Amino acid sequence: MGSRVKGRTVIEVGADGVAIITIINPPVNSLSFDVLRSLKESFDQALQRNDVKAIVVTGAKGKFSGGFDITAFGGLQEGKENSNPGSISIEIVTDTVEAARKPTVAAIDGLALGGGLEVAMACTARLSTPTAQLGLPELQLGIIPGFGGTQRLPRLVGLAKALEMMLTSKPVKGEEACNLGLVDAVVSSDQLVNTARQWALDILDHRRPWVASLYKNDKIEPLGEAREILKFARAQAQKRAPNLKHPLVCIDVIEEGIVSGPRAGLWKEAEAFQGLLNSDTSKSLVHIFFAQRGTSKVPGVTDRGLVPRPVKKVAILGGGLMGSGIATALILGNYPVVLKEVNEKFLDAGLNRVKANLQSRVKKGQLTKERLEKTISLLKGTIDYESFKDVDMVIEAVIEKVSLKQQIFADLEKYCPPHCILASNTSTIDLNLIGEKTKSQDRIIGAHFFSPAHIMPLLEIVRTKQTSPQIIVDLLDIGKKIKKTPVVVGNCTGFAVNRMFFPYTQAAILLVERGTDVYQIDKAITKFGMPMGPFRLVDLVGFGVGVASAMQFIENFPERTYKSLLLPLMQEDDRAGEATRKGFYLYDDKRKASPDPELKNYIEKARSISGVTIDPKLVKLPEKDIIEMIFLPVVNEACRVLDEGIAVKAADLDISAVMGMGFPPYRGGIIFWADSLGSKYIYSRLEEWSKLYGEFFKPCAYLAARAAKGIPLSASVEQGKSRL
Ligand SMILES: C[C@H](O)CC(=O)SCCNC(=O)CCNC(=O)[C@H](O)C(C)(C)COP(=O)(O)OP(=O)(O)OC[C@H]1O[C@@H](n2cnc3c(N)ncnc32)[C@H](O)[C@@H]1OP(=O)(O)O
Repeated sequence: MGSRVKGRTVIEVGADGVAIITIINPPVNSLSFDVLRSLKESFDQALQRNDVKAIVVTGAKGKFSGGFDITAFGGLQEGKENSNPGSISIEIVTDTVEAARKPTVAAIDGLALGGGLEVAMACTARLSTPTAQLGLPELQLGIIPGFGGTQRLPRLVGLAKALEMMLTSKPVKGEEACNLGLVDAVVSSDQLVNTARQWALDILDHRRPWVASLYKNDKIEPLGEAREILKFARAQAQKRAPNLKHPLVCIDVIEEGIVSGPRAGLWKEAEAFQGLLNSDTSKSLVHIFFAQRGTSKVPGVTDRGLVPRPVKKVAILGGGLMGSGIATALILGNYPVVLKEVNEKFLDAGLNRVKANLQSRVKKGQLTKERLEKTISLLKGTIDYESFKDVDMVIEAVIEKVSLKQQIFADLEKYCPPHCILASNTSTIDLNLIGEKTKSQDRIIGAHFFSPAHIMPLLEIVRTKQTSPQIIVDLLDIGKKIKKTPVVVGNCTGFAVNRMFFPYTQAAILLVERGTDVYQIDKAITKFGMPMGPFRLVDLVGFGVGVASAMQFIENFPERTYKSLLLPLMQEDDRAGEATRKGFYLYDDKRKASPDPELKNYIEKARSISGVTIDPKLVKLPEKDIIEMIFLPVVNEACRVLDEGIAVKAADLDISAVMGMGFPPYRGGIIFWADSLGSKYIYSRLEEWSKLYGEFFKPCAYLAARAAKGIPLSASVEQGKSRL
């Protein structure tokens, strides 16, 4: 085999006449074109050989298959790969695996996802281990199942469950798969292949049924009922993601199979799959898939062969909203935690917050009562430093006050062992300042969680010039274990996420002062795909936080901060957002937001203080322009963050925007989206607005240079001024 071959299958025939075909393509045995070709060859061989009576398909090293090789998507999109996944679905999965004249049993351990599960569903029977994960997560990548999954899954588990599995992309575990009829039995890992061998022979001897999933019809609902289910699913999909077409395409393809028969469904699936593969949505989501995995690859840190040190106990300072959320995340990740507060009253409140977080999980069915007890037993409370002598990591989560943090870090240096990671959850303060009164700069690091910390997926890891790579590797590992996506960034005011967030709100306020309607802005931004508009967000976060972070930016980046008194003016009247039930919106008892006609008084006042006038063009600003006037300043700031070396690569900012700001993943993240517009276009727009509305819009040098050369913003740069 040449060195460029990506994966293979091997076939081994036992004395019992069962051929074991094993998929080998580490790390997840993905189905590359080479694997698929080899699978066909192995099947052809097994079918031709007289000494083979039955076939078992399995995956090497405890993983059946993670599905079609996502790294091949790029080649397919660019037309570099000639093979057509649609024809593979028919030729290999349907006409070879499912049409085999010898019984075939899939022995599933670890995972059978996407194309992996689709191959398994084409087998005569399936066995899985209890912990195996089985699912069709293709929609997460902007495509639909393309190896027959849209046709076989409904026939195995029924339409309603199949739709749920495909539309949510959520896998099921072995036991549930068995209850649903997706697998025929659950077997322990060590018995799996042997049981599958016997199962295959039993089918051969008619002791067990021979089932072709594609033609199974006992689970699928009658046409009338099926149509109702499909109608409901369409409405749900449209409501959940109005900008996305592929969930609706998936439903159409499933319907085709039900109405016109599974073979027609397969052809429609193949055609739709091919079309979606080339969609912008799929390109964006595939980019996000790899970008997310790329965040834990940090040049100069994770390529040094450093091994994360075991962390057996973590201390958290501060049991407020952030501290209790962080404690929840850590105990859910099985880390013993000691939570410190200044007195018993605050401590009790903090511990109760953690309990409430866990109880809400139980209510939502995400945690069992037994697990709750076990999890809560990992948490201890304290009001002194006594129990800090054996902690491996401390996370400080007290209020944003420099002198207090400095004192805490000086204390931590005294009470914690010398190897202990000293982390701060600050969202804006310079870490060098925080650690100024210690000699432990090499183990000081930022662990910036986003509220609510036990739910939000992003962990911004902030390193200073002195932070040792070992400490970063340790925190990356902890981040992964508590199921966060860590992004490593450099030290500066606001780090990466808040640096990008800031111009977002600022641009919105600038527009409002010049005549654009608050609610039009929120509507346009929500339609673009953000979970809420900038004004609804300020209300949610609270004006106190908004004004405090604005102060940080005015202090540090005065030349490009748009100064408006709109928020302080509203605050004076006790309108400070949702918590006061009045902000840019009015809130009823159920937290439902409605527009407030009074708002215009505050806007008029702020406008006159700023000395600006209404611009008729901005009063009637089309949605496209609202979106660009709000997001292009964000792109501009993201470029500065890249230029300063605060972020190592553009893809890290894409992930930060998606997971920290709620930027729609199907647009690929902030820089990916910007590159779809082009650096020249962005530069020209910002330049135009900076002439009309001031320095706030002025394109930065990085953007200007890229526009001049006509190169994308994401292309790697010589990070001359890198701070990392
Ligand atoms: C025609 C078909 O219908 C179309 C399809 O099958 S599309 C593919 C459907 N399959 C999927 O969407 C599964 C995607 N993968 C995953 O969800 C997760 O990677 C997983 C659950 C398999 C494993 O998760 P985890 O153990 O946390 O490891 P994770 O870091 O994500 O992945 C390990 C490596 O495998 C790679 N990988 C995972 N799935 C892959 C796939 N299907 N193709 C190619 N590479 C894959 C990852 O990129 C990563 O590579 P890296 O080490 O170089 O960064």
